[in-house]
Amino acid sequence: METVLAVERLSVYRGTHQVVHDVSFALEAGTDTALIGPNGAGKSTLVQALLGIIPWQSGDVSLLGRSIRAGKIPVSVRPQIAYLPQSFLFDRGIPMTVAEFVALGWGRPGISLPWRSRIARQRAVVQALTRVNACHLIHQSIGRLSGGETKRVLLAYCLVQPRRLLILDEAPAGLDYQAEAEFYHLLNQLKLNHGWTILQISHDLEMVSRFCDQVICLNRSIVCQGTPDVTLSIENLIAAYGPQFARYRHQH
Ligand SMILES: Nc1ncnc2c1ncn2[C@@H]1O[C@H](COP(=O)(O)OP(=O)(O)OP(=O)(O)O)[C@@H](O)[C@H]1O
Repeated sequence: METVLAVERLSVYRGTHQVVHDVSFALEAGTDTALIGPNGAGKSTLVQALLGIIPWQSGDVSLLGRSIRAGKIPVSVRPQIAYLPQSFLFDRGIPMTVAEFVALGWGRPGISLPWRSRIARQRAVVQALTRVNACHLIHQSIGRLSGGETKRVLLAYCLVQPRRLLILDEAPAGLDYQAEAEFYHLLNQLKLNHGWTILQISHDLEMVSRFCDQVICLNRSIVCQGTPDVTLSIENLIAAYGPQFARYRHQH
């Protein structure tokens, strides 16, 4: 099986504070891995380092077979990765429609005739919006979307062209119940039918146990990693979240 992402002994600082310590793991092609752990555990910091958004201080990362330097994702690798951030802040006065925004995620390598590109791009935008049930928003200004609608449009931006790796930071937050269920089914389809590799930060342990193949439990360092049935044992969760987890679990 092909390794899409390999991380070796990675450490990341926020200012002078070491937030991620000595983390190693690998993602195989066509698998869905959850990154779980308590608030402030370093999950967002870890994925942002892997995406080149913030630098790391030590360790080795290889992405799609290419060795990556801290803060630098090669141009050839970048379009093959999509990232759905936890929050997306932008100027709501920006005059851009949903169709124009989603089209920003579309790019074909090589040279093609401009009108052919335009038709292919329009088709890809409509398909991506249809997949996330947001086609009715196609002509709407992005500044007028609700939180849940913004999430769907961002997901369409990620889906508008084939990717190898999809990284999601608490993606379903803000989606209604139905949209969340559809969202997980869509991820499953991308994995099973199109071979996408998924790394998702999640606090929804039930969804993780239903849909993910692997779980990495982080609390600055890796507390445990493996299949959901092993990783999500009560002993491991108490080790990651603290003894209050057992009380919480008991009450719900
Ligand atoms: N931009 C920043 N500057 C300085 N420190 C930061 C910054 N972002 C996060 N931190 C700190 O880094 C640590 C890890 O934060 P991070 O957001 O990576 O955790 P997380 O596991 O994703 O948390 P959550 O589940 O709450 O989203 C926290 O102590 C946080 O205060």
